[in-house]
Amino acid sequence: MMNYDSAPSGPPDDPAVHARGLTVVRGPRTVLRGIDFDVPRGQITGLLGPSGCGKSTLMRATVGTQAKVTGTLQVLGLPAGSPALRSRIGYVTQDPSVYLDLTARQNLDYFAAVLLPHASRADRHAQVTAALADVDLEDHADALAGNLSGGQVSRVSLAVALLGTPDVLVLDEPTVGLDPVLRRDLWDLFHRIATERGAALLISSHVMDEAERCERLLLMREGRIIADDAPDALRERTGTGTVEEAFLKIVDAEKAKEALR
Ligand SMILES: Nc1ncnc2c1ncn2[C@@H]1O[C@H](COP(=O)(O)OP(=O)(O)OP(=O)(O)O)[C@@H](O)[C@H]1O
Repeated sequence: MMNYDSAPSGPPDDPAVHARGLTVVRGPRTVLRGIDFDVPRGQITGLLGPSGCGKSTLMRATVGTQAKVTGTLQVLGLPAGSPALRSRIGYVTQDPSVYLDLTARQNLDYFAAVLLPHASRADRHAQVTAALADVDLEDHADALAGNLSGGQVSRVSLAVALLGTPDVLVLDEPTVGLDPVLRRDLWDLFHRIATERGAALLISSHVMDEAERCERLLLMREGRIIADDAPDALRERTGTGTVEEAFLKIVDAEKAKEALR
């Protein structure tokens, strides 16, 4: 997990993430194949696509934890992985990184001390309390993480990423295993973070109804971006009623094109 401090980088109108010709090789496979995309500030960009298409790899490259990355990849005006970005990005992986032998609050206290070393004790305490409230975990703040449910542990991990108000939040399937009410509340939180704090959110999901909640969607297939548009525009230009139908139609069109080659 990585978090924020202060001081914006790059002109405010520039996208938070800017990729051109982004290519990633993992083992013997070229997992991302020269892709172009931008992630605007103040919006939620959804990253959708079948299992294994490269969503997590794209996210890892964005936060600077992926090897063998070529092409252009800038985050807040700096090359991805720059040390100056570590404190500006909140990243939640699919495997929650929390200490199971600490309580939820102790986990947050620990990460606040590591991530916000210059904040006062009172400020860190306030940030921890706010992050616990953001993810609706106040009632479980003093429970050992090892005794929490899977969804609750995921929320501790998300709360860590929220400490300090990051400029860029990269969330890899943050709502897996959560009930519909919690999912709705978290999406409301994501929208508040985007609109009130001006942060850029890049969120991957398998759940197509969540795609409707994003301002923009990147649809991926086999290491390529096959569509980059707003949900309305996607539905309109494919003549479909849902993003899921639009996605399937675009995939079928891609397959038909491949068959002709
Ligand atoms: N360490 C690795 N070595 C070689 N190939 C890998 C490695 N990790 C992942 N891959 C391959 O890279 C491709 C993309 O994986 P990635 O995890 O980015 O997909 P994903 O879209 O996030 O999938 P999911 O939705 O299932 O999480 C997959 O084909 C996967 O098998």
